[in-house]
Amino acid sequence: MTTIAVLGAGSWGTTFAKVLADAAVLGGHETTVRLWARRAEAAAEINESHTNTTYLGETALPEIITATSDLAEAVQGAEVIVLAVPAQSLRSHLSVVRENLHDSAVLVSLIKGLERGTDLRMSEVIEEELGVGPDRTVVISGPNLAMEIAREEPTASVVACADELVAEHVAALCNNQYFRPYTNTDVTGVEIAGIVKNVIALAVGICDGQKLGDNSKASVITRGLAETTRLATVLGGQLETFSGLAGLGDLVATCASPLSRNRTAGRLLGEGLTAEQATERLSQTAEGMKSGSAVVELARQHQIEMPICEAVVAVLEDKLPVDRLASLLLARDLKAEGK
Ligand SMILES: NC(=O)C1=CN([C@@H]2O[C@H](COP(=O)(O)OP(=O)(O)OC[C@H]3O[C@@H](n4cnc5c(N)ncnc54)[C@H](O)[C@@H]3O)[C@@H](O)[C@H]2O)C=CC1
Ligand SMILES: O=C(CO)COP(=O)(O)O
Repeated sequence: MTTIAVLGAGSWGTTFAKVLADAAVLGGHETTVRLWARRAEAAAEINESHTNTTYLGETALPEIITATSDLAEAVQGAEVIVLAVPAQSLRSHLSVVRENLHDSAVLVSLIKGLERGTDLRMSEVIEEELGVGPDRTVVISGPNLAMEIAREEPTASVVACADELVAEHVAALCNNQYFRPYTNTDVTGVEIAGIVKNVIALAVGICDGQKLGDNSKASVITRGLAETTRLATVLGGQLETFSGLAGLGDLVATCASPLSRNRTAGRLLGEGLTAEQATERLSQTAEGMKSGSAVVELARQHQIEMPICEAVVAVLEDKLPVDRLASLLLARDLKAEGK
């Protein structure tokens, strides 16, 4: 019997709990999936009606998912702990996890954000707070819009861990008829890809809000991938990761989809809303809005040029009028494409 705890019953946490439960049924594994919801009413709805209507409408959740609003209870005895809370709140949740952590538990981050103040990736926050090694820290990232996966539309993803056997174990736990995981050992590259694509999706959304067309958006996506790759490789990430599912795959899905909260937030900014107004309008997590400034700070520390991310952050901080973003990017000095 494997006990898996999923912390965060928002759109991705709930959907991923369903992915795990469906994988258990398909694979004939004896698995318990516990889902931690911040609100007691959400936990009650999941237990009684097997739905989480706030995030997933009428999607029917498998009955082997049980929910609780008691974080310590959710974590107790769990061999696998999946983290699906907003990036800026992860550290505060980990103090409760630490007190109830199973000796050999594996920690799996679904989170695509960078911690403000420390500029740490989520795997680094987990290792620092829980004192676990990279062989127990896993990151899952890819073109994974929760709503599509909740409808069981096929997708693929990347399960990354420094220890390939641990990645294979977690991949087996989430492999089902609509979710196909590939393993990877490039945790840094996979994580940076997921973090920065949210900032690039904000830029693409701004193009939408400014009524710019597909050439502009394709240029932002492509140059966005170039700046993401520059940052990741300096931090130790592998180049190949960026032509894979966590790199190009996620960038395309997020930047193309009206389901993306980051792209939607960008569109609202492009239409003239402030960052605060756009966040209020969304009601769900758009990680790029908070992580953007940490990404830019990290890039500066490593002397990496990230002009698109810089411009997005300047808009978020009200330092650049949104209608000047495109002209600012176009006025930069000419350079060779590969540089
Ligand atoms: N929704 C999606 O399609 C995907 C999301 N992700 C990532 O998963 C992570 C979680 O995202 P979602 O589930 O989509 O977010 P969401 O906004 O739908 O849900 C967040 C959940 O965290 C809970 N929470 C706990 N502490 C919180 C706090 N201090 N402030 C706000 N909420 C708090 C909320 O109650 C809620 O249940 C993010 O890092 C996101 O980038 C990754 C892939 C796909
Ligand atoms: O990460 C995602 C898809 O892979 C979800 O993107 P949003 O957070 O912008 O909705």
